[in-house]
Amino acid sequence: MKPITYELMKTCKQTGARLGRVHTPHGSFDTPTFMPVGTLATVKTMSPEELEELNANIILSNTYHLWLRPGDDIIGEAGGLHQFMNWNKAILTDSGGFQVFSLSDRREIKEEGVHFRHHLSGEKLFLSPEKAMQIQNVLGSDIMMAFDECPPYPATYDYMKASVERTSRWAERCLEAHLRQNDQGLFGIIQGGEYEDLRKQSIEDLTSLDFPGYAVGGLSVGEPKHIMNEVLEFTTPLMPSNKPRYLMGVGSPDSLIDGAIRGIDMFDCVLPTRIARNGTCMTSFGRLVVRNAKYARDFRPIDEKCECHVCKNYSRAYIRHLIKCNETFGFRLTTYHNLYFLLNLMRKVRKAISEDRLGDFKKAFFEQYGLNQP
Ligand SMILES: CNc1nc2c(CC[C@H]3O[C@@H](OC)[C@H](O)[C@@H]3OC)c3nc(N)[nH]c(=O)c3cc2[nH]1
Ligand SMILES: [Zn+2]
Repeated sequence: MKPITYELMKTCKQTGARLGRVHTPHGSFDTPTFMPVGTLATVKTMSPEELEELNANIILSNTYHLWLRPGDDIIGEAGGLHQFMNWNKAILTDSGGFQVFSLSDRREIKEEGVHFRHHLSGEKLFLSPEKAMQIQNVLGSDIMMAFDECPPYPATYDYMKASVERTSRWAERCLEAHLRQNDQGLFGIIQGGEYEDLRKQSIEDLTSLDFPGYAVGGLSVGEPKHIMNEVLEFTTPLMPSNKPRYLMGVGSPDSLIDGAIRGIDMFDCVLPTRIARNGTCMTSFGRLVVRNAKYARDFRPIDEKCECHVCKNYSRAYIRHLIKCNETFGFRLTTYHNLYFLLNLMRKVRKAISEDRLGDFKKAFFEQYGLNQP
């Protein structure tokens, strides 16, 4: 099966952004791109057909969650994750490194891996680089993530140094385990927090292993946005320019634009689908909490500048009514619109890069969205 390759098409003359294309065994996608998150083998409330309609070309799922429920063995018997969830385009799976540190408590990090308790049943579990690769291999995702530690924010320099060195040793074990199983794309995850020398060390360790792509990990973990931008400022230029760069867990419209400007190609975040389920929508003019009483008789679309199916056919008053009555269709409408909004934003970002005007696009978008110009 052909591995992951990256085509760098163009670099924006106004910023550090780049236009590219990633090729996977389940199709290609243009970058910069936003990847909808389908942690439990579904992008919540969306069907694969609707995701196709939205032009999503790659979605995410999660090793930790699928290993626990329904079990990678069941997905394996189904013929893998593409078959199981009836999605025939690209799938990226995270390794579980983040979930072990964010969901479970009473965890113990050892050189061989992490001992922890199931976040629901309390059952004692163990995840290691080899186990994370074995699960992802059974899932059959097109892009797999190395098993890493995503350290908490903030973390001391000494803690971060030891963590980066262990994550680098784990990455090597992932690669060895991976190469024994198949030739799918395995991305290394760069750690190091806000320490420039540790980010550099992580990049050197991981690029020496020659992964087909690299993620910037350890961000969007509670640090102020200016810290994330400063870290990207000195990290992305040190990353290979001929490989995809994936910023994990990001994010909001402004963070996507700021990340693209700093040379990031791939983004994922549960934000659009998560806030949709409590009735909050992203619009060209900022966030709109459609469940608010002031929309009870507002028959305009969520976003009058949006071309999506929801904004062409349904009003704020109707969607507010459904959300207030906890009607599933209401969550489907807000989710569909929010995913369209972010996927369409990345289309506009790619067009701005092709016309060397991403800096101007950012200025206009931030003003209209109501963001102060940093
Ligand atoms: C939200 N901020 C954030 N998420 C992060 C994730 C999880 C994304 C994964 O977790 C689920 O979303 C919470 C999704 O499943 C997603 O990908 C599949 C990370 N994963 C790893 N392995 N290493 C990191 O350094 C890391 C940093 C993050 N920062
Ligand atoms: Zn819309």
